[in-house]
Formats: sequence, C-alpha cells, structure tokens
Amino acid sequence: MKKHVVLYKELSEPLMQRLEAQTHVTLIKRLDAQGLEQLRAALPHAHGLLGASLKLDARLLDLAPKLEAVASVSVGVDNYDIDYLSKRKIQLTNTPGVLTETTADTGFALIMATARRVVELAIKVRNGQWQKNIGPEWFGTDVHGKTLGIIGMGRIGEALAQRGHFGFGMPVIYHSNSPKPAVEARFNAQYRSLNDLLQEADFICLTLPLTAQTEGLIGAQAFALMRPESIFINIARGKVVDEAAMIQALQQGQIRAAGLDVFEREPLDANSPLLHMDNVVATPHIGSATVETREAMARCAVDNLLAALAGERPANPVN
Ligand SMILES: NC(=O)c1ccc[n+]([C@@H]2O[C@H](COP(=O)([O-])OP(=O)(O)OC[C@H]3O[C@@H](n4cnc5c(N)ncnc54)[C@H](O)[C@@H]3O)[C@@H](O)[C@H]2O)c1
Ligand SMILES: O=C(O)[C@H](O)CO
Repeated sequence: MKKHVVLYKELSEPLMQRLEAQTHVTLIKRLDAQGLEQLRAALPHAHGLLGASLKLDARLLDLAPKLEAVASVSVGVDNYDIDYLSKRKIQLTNTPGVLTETTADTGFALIMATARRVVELAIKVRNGQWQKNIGPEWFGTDVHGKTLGIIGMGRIGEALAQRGHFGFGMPVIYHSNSPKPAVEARFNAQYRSLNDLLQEADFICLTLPLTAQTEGLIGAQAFALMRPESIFINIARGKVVDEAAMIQALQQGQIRAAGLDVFEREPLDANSPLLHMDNVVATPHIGSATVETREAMARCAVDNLLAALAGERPANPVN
C-alpha cells in the first residue's frame, strides 16, 4: 500500500511525478490560513511531510499519529521540535551542501552591495539625482584586502572564506565552536574569540545555525565592540541577532552598514526602521533562491523522504 505524503511546497513536474509514482500526495500550495486548515485536515493520514518555512511543533505533530518522516527543504532546522520528533521516532532530514555555494554567493553579494553602496546609489541614479561627477559623499569602501570575519565556520562559512581569500585577497578570521586546522591551512585563516573577532573584522558575517545557544548571540554588547567602519552581514537566521540592538547600532553610527538576508520576523514588517536606512541592504531570505539550487534542494528532500519512508537510512538525517 502506498504511503501518504503531505507536501506544503510545490515541486517541479519531474519531482512531483517521482513522488506520485511511489506515494499518495496531498499538495498544499500556500501556507495561508486556508492552507493551514488543509494541512491540519491532512495530517491525520500523513506518513511523510515535505516542505519548508513551517514551525512544526508538538501541537501540529500531535495531529499526525502515523507520521514516519519529515523532509525539510532547507539546511536550517530551527523550525522543528527535534527532541519531540526523536521522541516520536519520526525521522527528520534536511538539505545540507547543495545550497552552500549559492548561499555564500548571496553573502558576497551583500558584502559588495553594502561596501560599494550599490543599492543606495542605484536608487539615486534612477531618481535622477546623478547630475554631476560624483564626490566623496558617494564613495564606498574597499572590499579587497579587508579583514573578513566569519562567525560559524561550517559549510557556508568555508565557501565565504574561499571567496574572500582567493577572490579578494582578504585576511580571514573566524569564530566557531572549535578551531578548524584544515580551514586555517586552506585559507590562511586565524581563529579568534567572539569578542576579538567583533573588534577586528571589517566584515562580520554570520553563518551559524539558530539554536538555543546562538539565539540573541549578537546583541547590544556585541555591536558595541564593532568599529564604526565595520559592516555587518547576516545570512544565517534573524533571531541570532537582537534586531532592536542592531537598529540602534546603525542609528548611532556604531557600524557602517548592514547586509541582511534574514530577520527576527519574516516577511520583514513594512514599518521596520531598517527599510528607511540608506546603509542597509535587505533581501527577502534569498540565500539559496536560485532556480538550480532550489531544484537541487527539492530533489534532495524527495530522495530523503522516499528513503526514510522505505525504511532506509536517508542521506541527510538530522536526528
Ligand atoms: N539565508 C539563507 O537563505 C540561508 C541558506 C542556507 C543556510 N542558512 C543558515 O546558515 C546556517 C549554516 O549552514 P551551514 O550549511 O553552513 O551549516 P554548518 O553546520 O555546516 O555550519 C554551521 C557552523 O556553525 C558552528 N556553530 C554552531 N553553533 C555555534 C556557536 N554557538 N558558536 C559558534 N559557532 C557555532 C558549527 O560548528 C558549524 O561549523 C544554517 O543553519 C541556516 O540557518 C541560511
Ligand atoms: O536553511 C536554509 O536552507 C535556508 O534558510 C532556506 O530556508
């Protein structure tokens, strides 16, 4: 008998066909109020779930007594109650690796955009404000040769270090759970305590997961250690940062600029002060959002789900 899978994310035709060949699929196209109702109605029959961007807590999981596997179309798993999934012996999987390079590209796009004021100045050109040769008031700051600070030296951190070291001649310093000698050898990188990194780096980039240990890690004290010429980049998770403290640091000139792909609450509130700051580049959580990478992530999630439902060990188990 075919098992029942609930999708809360649309898949490409080939992936949909693969999944439908082996399972009964219920597709919930949007997670709006109506979609959530459909999800609640489908959960009692579900053996497998596949999607992203849904807080899957015990309350929802309790509606799914037959659930065997959850395949997240993301590498980050902060949306899942992992302890409860494990207690229920439900296999959680994620999609590490396939999005690493694309997400590091996004990080570098934010580094370039903030340092060279790309968005702010492009808006001025569009608004007809470029009426004479530009002066220092429109100058940016160099990226090449500046110190790249990476907090969380995992897959994406390494891909960022590679771009900085080989592409832009940047000295790399990093802070992580533990020193990484192989990374140090490859990128001539140096380990720093968190506080030393915050004081020393020209670009401070977050590439660590949201966990109980990292929530609010970068708060007022951390921003106070940064320098007025520092640029802060977050491609990890919004809740690793105290957003109010970051806004204050930007308003008070404690840091030069911020490039932000992730926020405490997403979508970002249209009234956020961040949207009225010329020195902030805000993107809508596009870290992995290219056609190729999103397809690779979805394929990885389908592979993981089918393996788990077949009683095999999936390639990317989280628990
Ligand atoms: N913006 C996006 O769209 C996007 C895309 C992909 C990933 N992400 C985020 O990036 C995170 C990292 O992804 P990855 O594939 O590089 O993961 P990874 O596990 O390979 O790397 C994370 C690194 O952070 C380190 N770390 C964990 N806790 C730490 C702590 N308390 N202090 C210091 N270092 C700590 C780990 O040791 C590891 O080296 C994901 O968990 C996800 O939240 C965001
Ligand atoms: O964790 C991830 O994979 C990205 O944030 C996309 O959701």
